Amino acid sequence: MAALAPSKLAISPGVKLPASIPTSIPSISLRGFRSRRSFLGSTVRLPAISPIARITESRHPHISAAAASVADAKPTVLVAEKLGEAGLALLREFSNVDCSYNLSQEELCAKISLCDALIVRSGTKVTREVFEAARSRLKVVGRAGVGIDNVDLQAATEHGCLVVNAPTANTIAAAEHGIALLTSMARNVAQADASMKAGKWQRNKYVGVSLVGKTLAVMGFGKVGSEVARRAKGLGMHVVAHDPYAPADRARAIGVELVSFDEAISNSDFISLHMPLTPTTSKIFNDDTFGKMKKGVRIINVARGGVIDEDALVRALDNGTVAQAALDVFTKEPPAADSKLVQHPNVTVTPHLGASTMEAQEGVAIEIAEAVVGALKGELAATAVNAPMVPAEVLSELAPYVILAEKLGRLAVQLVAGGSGIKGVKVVYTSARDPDDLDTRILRAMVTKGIIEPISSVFVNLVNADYTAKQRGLRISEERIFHDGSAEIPLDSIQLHLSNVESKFASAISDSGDIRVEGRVKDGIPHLTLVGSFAVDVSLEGNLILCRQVDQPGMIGRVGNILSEQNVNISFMSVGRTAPKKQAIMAIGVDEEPEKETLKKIGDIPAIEEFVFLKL
Ligand SMILES: NC(=O)c1ccc[n+]([C@@H]2O[C@H](COP(=O)([O-])OP(=O)(O)OC[C@H]3O[C@@H](n4cnc5c(N)ncnc54)[C@H](O)[C@@H]3O)[C@@H](O)[C@H]2O)c1
Ligand SMILES: O=C(O)[C@H](O)COP(=O)(O)O
Repeated sequence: MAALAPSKLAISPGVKLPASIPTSIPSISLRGFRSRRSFLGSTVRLPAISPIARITESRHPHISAAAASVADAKPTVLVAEKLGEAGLALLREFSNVDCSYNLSQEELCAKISLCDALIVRSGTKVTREVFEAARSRLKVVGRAGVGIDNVDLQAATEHGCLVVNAPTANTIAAAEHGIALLTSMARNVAQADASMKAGKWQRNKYVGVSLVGKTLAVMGFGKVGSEVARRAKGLGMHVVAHDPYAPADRARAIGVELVSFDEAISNSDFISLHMPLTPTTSKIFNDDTFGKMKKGVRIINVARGGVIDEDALVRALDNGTVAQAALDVFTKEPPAADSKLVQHPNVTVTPHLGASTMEAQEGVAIEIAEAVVGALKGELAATAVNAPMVPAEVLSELAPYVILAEKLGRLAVQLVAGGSGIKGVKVVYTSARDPDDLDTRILRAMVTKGIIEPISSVFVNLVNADYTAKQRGLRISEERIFHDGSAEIPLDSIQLHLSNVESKFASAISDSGDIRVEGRVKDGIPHLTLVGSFAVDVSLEGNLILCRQVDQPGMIGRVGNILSEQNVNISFMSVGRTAPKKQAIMAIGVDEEPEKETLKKIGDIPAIEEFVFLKL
């Protein structure tokens, strides 16, 4: 299975979704949405459902059958990797628990059709084959930890299987392991231990380096990164952090300066990695970026192996750019026994132990057991990874606006650059409806989902959206502007402003200094209608290339030719300009992702002053 984080799904039953996104996860009803007010004018009144959410039986008869069967026969939970006792005890109260560790893929497939739930850590691959072998009986997969790289989410969703994880209980353990690797690497603890056990006494060989007064760059200032920063400051280190999306005030509270990527890597003695593996962070540490580092830098990775180009790291270790590395995670786990990286004398390795403390595993076990039992009872956990985002009942007329809100969030966050962190997010709704008929909770949740999911290992659903935003320090404010139009149409436009940020695409910055994007729904399809101060009109589907150039003839043809050489299909194209022959923005929708070389060719067109590629 690819090491990249799987694409996250915004499953909105009833919404016309791209063919690749299945809608077969059962719809849910949410208690929070029983409101006296109509939802954006919709006359739907939702039934009161308790607890928080209940899986709709009619869409998934096997789920209702399972719920009914709870009364007469206990469900079976297969625990495929070691789980803390407290979690097992919780599971046993409600189900038959089969603890079978180290199953081969064949053995797992053979057992799975007898199980209602499966609990794993990162060592078990829950592939499409597993879901197929389950023959619709498997209702929930619980990942006892954060990363769900080992679960085929798409297949889970297609088979109507809910996936839940336990995203918080191992944070401290991972941070402590980062610090353990930092200190033991600096003092050659592992190497010296191996040497003594081999009968040697090499005091001169294992002289280390001190930490006090040294600069540590924390790359990714989320849950784990901020805890590492806090601890490193206690060791007397000067700590800086790079995270373009981190709230600036959280960094200030810990006394950590947020800096740009280049500044972080070029001035630091130690670099500790705490970002998720996403298409943007994949191999972000490569020959080029190692080349910018201070000679003799030391690197710690307890995040994901894939953020480092491992061959490039071996080269950097061999040529002395990197003095030492301490690694808990690898692109392929377990790595090959003869891996040059693992065998390198200046590398300290541990077998993905970040979450492996007694305390964290007890916490994770309880968190996942509660989520799995809840799911088997028909509840929706806040940690559900592929839960339906929007109840079908409230979608009706809102469907395209829900998609628009998420796409605008995804688009805006991909425009963020630099190191200052996001200070605030403002969503501006322009509508002819009375505010009482404009309940924007789902739209705000979708904006949150769009902003957070591409940059983190967190999955946002309707239950956890506001909480997740708050936890990450993302302040989302809303503003409504009355539009003198037909109240039949729920919204005229949605505008998104991200404040206090730099942008990869300077033209996306509005006069007020915010990243600004606006969208509208046209003929039921979400469109991007404004980028910064430039009016454009491009359907928000597939991928998008934004270019700024001096308005002149022939530009569309030149870019079109470059894309067609690589067989990249253009779905839409629109040019917005300030005035003829002045600055213009070209927005090009493309079905396929162009190769880096193709994008470079576009950037090399002399008239193009800046451009950015965005995945919607
Ligand atoms: N080794 C282990 O056992 C272990 C245990 C727990 C977590 N982890 C891993 O640690 C990592 C961090 O986990 P977390 O719980 O802190 O996640 P998190 O989502 O709380 O934090 C990740 C942070 O990275 C930031 N980020 C995203 N893209 C970035 C980029 N391009 N540059 C800089 N920062 C970027 C996000 O804004 C976010 O603040 C994840 O990869 C997770 O899978 C590993
Ligand atoms: O994603 C996680 O939670 C960590 O990487 C820990 O994985 P593990 O549960 O397999 O130790």
